[in-house]
Amino acid sequence: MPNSSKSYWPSAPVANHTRGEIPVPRLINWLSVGALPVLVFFAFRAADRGDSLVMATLTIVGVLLLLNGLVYLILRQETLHRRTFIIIIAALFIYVATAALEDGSAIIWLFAYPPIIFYISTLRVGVLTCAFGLTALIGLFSPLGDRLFGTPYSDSFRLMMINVLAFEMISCYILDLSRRRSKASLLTLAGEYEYAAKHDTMTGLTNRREGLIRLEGEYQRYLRNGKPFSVILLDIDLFKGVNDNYGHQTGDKLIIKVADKLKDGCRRIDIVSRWGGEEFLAILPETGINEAMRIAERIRQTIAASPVTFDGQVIRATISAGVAGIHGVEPPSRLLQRADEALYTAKASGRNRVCSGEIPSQDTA
Ligand SMILES: Nc1nc2c(ncn2[C@@H]2O[C@H](COP(=O)(O)OP(=O)(O)OP(=O)(O)O)[C@@H](O)[C@H]2O)c(=O)[nH]1
Repeated sequence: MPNSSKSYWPSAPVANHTRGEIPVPRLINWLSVGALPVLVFFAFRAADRGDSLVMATLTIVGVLLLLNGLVYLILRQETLHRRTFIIIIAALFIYVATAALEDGSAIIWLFAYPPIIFYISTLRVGVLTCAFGLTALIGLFSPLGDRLFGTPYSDSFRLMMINVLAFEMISCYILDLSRRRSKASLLTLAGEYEYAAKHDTMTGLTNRREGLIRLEGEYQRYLRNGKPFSVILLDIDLFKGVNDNYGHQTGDKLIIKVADKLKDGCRRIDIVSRWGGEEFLAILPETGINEAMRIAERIRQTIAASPVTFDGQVIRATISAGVAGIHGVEPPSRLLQRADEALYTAKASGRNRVCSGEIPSQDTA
């Protein structure tokens, strides 16, 4: 099946995190473990005062945080882990504020919420939950809140709390936005460098280095699953003449055209690399020699049958190809050598032809 995609410059792959960044699940677990002694301490104090409701609530929160961490360690469900943590701490903070724990002083723990939520969640969730939290706090400090919860907060404390918390939320938002943007540009840059290191700038095909790595990968897969693969080594005929007669730029354009046709003639799973100047290597996974010969012949015919026109000059390019299929435990270098010998035979016997580096009856595909 020919590859329908014409663009060989896909956007660079982007990873999810940068090195050194604390992964969210780990941070959640650290925070949970860190919260445990605090919860235990205040639960003991509540028990001392004979406040069994506060003691029980703080104990339950501690147990839930512990369970959430354990469930994550077993299931590895990051979203569940994160959402459950957010729900637990949101519920805890609501309780701390409305029950006015520790004579109301425990409400300052609310300042821990914005940096945590912005780090472990998306920016949107951070903004929404902070906006909701601030609104809820204003509601708690309103006359209606007073009637419902009867908290002991003084007016000046309420004013200070709302202003400072809003200031902290906005600061966290700005800092997190900046962190996310610089992280995104770093990841994009890293992706672009990675892409450039693996691809040929002119044709967009994988370069020789990456082709060799992919060949080794295919070889390892073959050793595991026993499904043979083949390679086609392909070279534009008399290319020096194109450079000499039409100029280097036209030669470059011809290389790009041939690369396009080669890519189009291969399947999506095939790996097509620019092997050298006007030489290409196609790795055909799960393909025996006979099928590889058919593919190479089809590509040869397509290129021979479609002359290319550059600046009004018609160039009839042809290619020669050597094909080889993997055998036994021979190393990939030997496979390449056989394909190279077959290419040499194709050149020596007149060019514009495909030669096999082995006996067609050995096809196993
Ligand atoms: N335009 C252009 N030419 C290149 C590039 N890389 C290599 N070449 C030229 O490609 C030519 C290859 O010529 P040869 O190896 O002699 O082979 P050929 O003329 O194709 O002859 P056969 O392979 O025997 O059919 C050389 O003149 C190189 O300078 C490139 O990226 N662009």
